[in-house]
Amino acid sequence: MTQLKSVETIRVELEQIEQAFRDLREIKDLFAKRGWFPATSGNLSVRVKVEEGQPALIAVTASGKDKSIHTPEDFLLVDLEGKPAFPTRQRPSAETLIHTAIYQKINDCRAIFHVHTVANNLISELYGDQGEVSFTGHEIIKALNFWEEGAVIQLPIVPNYAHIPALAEAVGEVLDPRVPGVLIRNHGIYAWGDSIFAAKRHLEAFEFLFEYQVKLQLLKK
Ligand SMILES: CSC[C@@H](O)[C@@H](O)C(=O)COP(=O)(O)O
Ligand SMILES: [Zn+2]
Repeated sequence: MTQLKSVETIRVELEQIEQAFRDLREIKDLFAKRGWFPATSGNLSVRVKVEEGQPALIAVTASGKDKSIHTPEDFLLVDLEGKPAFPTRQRPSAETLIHTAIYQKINDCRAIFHVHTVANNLISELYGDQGEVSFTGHEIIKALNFWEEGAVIQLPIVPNYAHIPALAEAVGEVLDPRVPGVLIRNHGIYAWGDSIFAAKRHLEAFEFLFEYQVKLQLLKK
């Protein structure tokens, strides 16, 4: 028999959902101002805090929206399978399955951010045949939790399969719990963390490394 939720449980859940939507809105605004959502690209998600024993809830951006403007229908809730958690006419991001693949495999994942930038696309193309790109000798890799002298971070790159379930599976297969990101070739990056703060820091560190690497290669020519 379905257990009815108490009014208090529902009130707490609603507060957490509102918080997740506020957090997403703030990040969306910030990244949009940086030009990180060109042509409606990109998507964001946050795992809503729910009471123990309650089903997982993911707050995710709606599909196909101009992420530089705000509307009352920018975010919705999905379950861990990527299906809307409540009846709605909103459509979750077309790439929701990539988010849920990451939440399912990375236990403490709390937020996932996906952006298309020229730098991340160039790096994914330059190193795509190798299936990964490595960075070492950069102070900023500490922001990715690599602290040891001479540490090397290897960021996986997967082909940009048009079939999203296949793409989500490919992303799921290369996930490394120590590396909070995956590049999709000529598409963009998914970066995540165990908090919104960490996911943002990771994404910014990756984008810094991509820009550095692209510019270095140009300067060497
Ligand atoms: C408009 S190009 C980008 C899309 O194809 C997709 O890759 C993307 O990042 C945004 O899709 P969305 O469904 O809005 O989340
Ligand atoms: Zn995309």
